[in-house]
Amino acid sequence: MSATGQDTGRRIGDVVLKVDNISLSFGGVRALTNISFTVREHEILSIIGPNGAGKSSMLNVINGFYHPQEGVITYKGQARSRMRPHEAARQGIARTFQNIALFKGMSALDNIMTGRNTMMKSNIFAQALYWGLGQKEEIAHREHVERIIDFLEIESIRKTPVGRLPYGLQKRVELGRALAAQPELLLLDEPMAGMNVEEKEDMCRFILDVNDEFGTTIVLIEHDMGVVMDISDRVVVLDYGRKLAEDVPDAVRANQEVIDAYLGVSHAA
Ligand SMILES: Nc1ncnc2c1ncn2[C@@H]1O[C@H](COP(=O)(O)OP(=O)(O)OP(=O)(O)O)[C@@H](O)[C@H]1O
Repeated sequence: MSATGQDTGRRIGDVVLKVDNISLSFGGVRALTNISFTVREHEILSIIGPNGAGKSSMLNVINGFYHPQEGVITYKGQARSRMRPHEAARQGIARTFQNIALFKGMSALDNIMTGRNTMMKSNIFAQALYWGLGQKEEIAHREHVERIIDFLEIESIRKTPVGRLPYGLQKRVELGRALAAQPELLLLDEPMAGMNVEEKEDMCRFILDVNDEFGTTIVLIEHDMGVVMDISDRVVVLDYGRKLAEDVPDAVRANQEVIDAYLGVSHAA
């Protein structure tokens, strides 16, 4: 059984996220200029581009960390130009970060448990008043977290403080924390950065399994072109805050503008 208790299979569906004419500036720095693209349900879409192209800024706009000066994000039919990260989380959007953002002194299990926070109905006062209710909820959350730990094959390190884990496993725990929120849209910011080949292969497998088994739509930023071309349904290319291309991997690989700006050498062969 999957961590969400269901097996949705892998069918690309309707447009679930529409990025429409987004422009974002920081003072005089234009991070994004008129960016538009769509993401379909169950799709794996990669955002690539040189350093400073605007990739992380794009994820931060999607999940409400940054508020663009122009443009609209439409998620599951709801249009918005401003949304706070906790609202995005409640709507089913979760993300991981370029630099691991875990509580280093806490165990892997407790870190993953923090991913359930937005789903906890009873607050601390309700828990004090209705002890039984809070306890029941806590048990259900723990069961879910245990299923994620199983799924990510990290049983042996569940009690280990995250700061003591090797980098690749910390990244896996961070994925676990994002999955704990049962996201429908998962944003991954360089999930394989700094990993060795074996760790990358493991992470690729987990990303594909999450997408396949839970039907989670995934938008990821990645610099490893082998990985991007292998696992993506489509690729968006950014350069200096502008969109250069949005296409299937083979077409992106053969796109001369993309080759000139980013890939450097043709991967079309
Ligand atoms: N909070 C911020 N304040 C000021 N400028 C910012 C901020 N965040 C991003 N920028 C600027 O916006 C531009 C795009 O940055 P962004 O981090 O989105 O690029 P990126 O493609 O993710 O780069 P990298 O691959 O190096 O992570 C850069 O010029 C960056 O310096």
